[in-house]
Amino acid sequence: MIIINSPSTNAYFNIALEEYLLYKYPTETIFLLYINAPSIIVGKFQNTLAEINLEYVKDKEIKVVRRMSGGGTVYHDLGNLNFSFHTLLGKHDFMDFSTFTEPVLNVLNKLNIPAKLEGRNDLLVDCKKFSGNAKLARNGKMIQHGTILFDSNMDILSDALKINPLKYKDKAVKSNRSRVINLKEYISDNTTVEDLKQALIDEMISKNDHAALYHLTEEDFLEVEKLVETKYSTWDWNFGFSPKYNFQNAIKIPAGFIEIHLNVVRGGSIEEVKIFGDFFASKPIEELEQKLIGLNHNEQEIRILLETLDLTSYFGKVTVDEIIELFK
Ligand SMILES: Nc1ncnc2c1ncn2[C@@H]1O[C@H](COP(=O)(O)OC(=O)CCCC[C@@H]2CCSS2)[C@@H](O)[C@H]1O
Repeated sequence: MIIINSPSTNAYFNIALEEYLLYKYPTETIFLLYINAPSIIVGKFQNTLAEINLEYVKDKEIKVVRRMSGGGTVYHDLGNLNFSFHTLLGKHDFMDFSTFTEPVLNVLNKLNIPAKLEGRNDLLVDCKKFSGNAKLARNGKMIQHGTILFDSNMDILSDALKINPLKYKDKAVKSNRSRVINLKEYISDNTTVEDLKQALIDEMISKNDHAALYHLTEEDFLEVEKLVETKYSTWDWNFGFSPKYNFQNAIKIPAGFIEIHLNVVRGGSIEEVKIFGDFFASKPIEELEQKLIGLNHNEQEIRILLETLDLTSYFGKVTVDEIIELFK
C-alpha cells in the first residue's frame, strides 16, 4: 500500500491528483490524504449552478471543482480532511462503503468519538453528519473517498451551499442536504486536523504490512498540473459539463419587470431563450433572444455581448449590471 499525504491545499490540484494516480498506478492500493483551501466539490453528474451560491462563492474566492465520483456537493476548507482509497476494481463490493470507512471509524472511536456509518455513505456522530463519501470506477480501479469535518467554518459551508430551488429545473443528481457537525466539538484537548491526519496514517501503517509513504516527484507535479490546466480548472468541466437544464429568473427594473427562460444544453451553451415583461421597447426582443443563442450561460460571456448592445432600445432605461442579474 502506498500512502500519499498531499503537500498541496489547492483543490484543483488534489482533485486532479486523484485522476492522475489512477493512471500512474493502475494496480497498486493507495491511501491518499489531502486538505483543500476553501472550495466546493461538486459531484460528476450534478448541475453546478443549481448547487452553489455563485455570487457568494465568487466573492469569497472559493474554488468550484467537479470531481470524478458521483453524489452531492460538499464544502472543503483547511479544517476538513479528505481521505481516499484506491484499489483494484472487483476486489470489493462496489455498493458497500463500510470497508473503507472502517479505518476512519477505528481512529475516531479510539479518540472516544461515537462515530458511525449511517445510511449508505454518511458518517455521523449524534445524528449529525461529519463525513460524506462517494465512489467511482475507472481504468480497472475504484476510488472511495470521503470528507471529515474537523474544524471547518460552518457559516461559510452553509452560505456557500445556499440555493434558490426555483431557478433551475433539470434531471441532474441533487445533493442530500444534512445537519453537519465538526468533530472538534467532541475533543477536549488541542488536537488539530493535522494530528488527525497523522493518526490515520499511523493506523494504516500499523494495519498494513507493506504500507509506505510516497512523496510526489517533480514529474508527478508537472503531470498533475497539466490535468489542472486542461480539465480541473476549466469552466467547461466545472460548470459546462452539467446536464442540460432549464433556468428561469425575473428582475425588477425602473420600468417594471423582466422575466427570462433559458434552455441550456450539456456543454453549457444557451439553446433557447424567451424574454418577456412589461417594458416598452423600440426594438423587438426576439432580436436580443437570437443574439444570446449559442453563448455559454456564463456571466463573462453574456456581459461581453451586452456591452456591445444598446439595451435601452430593448428594455427602456436599464444598465448592463441590471440585465446581468437576470442571468444569475
Ligand atoms: N465537508 C463536508 N463533509 C460532510 N458533509 C458535508 C460537507 N460539506 C457539506 N456537507 C453536507 O453534505 C451535504 C451533501 O451530501 P451528499 O450526500 O449529497 O453528498 C456527499 O456527501 C458527497 C461526498 C463527496 C466526498 C468527496 C471526498 C473527497 S472530494 S468530495 C451538503 O448539502 C451538506 O449538508
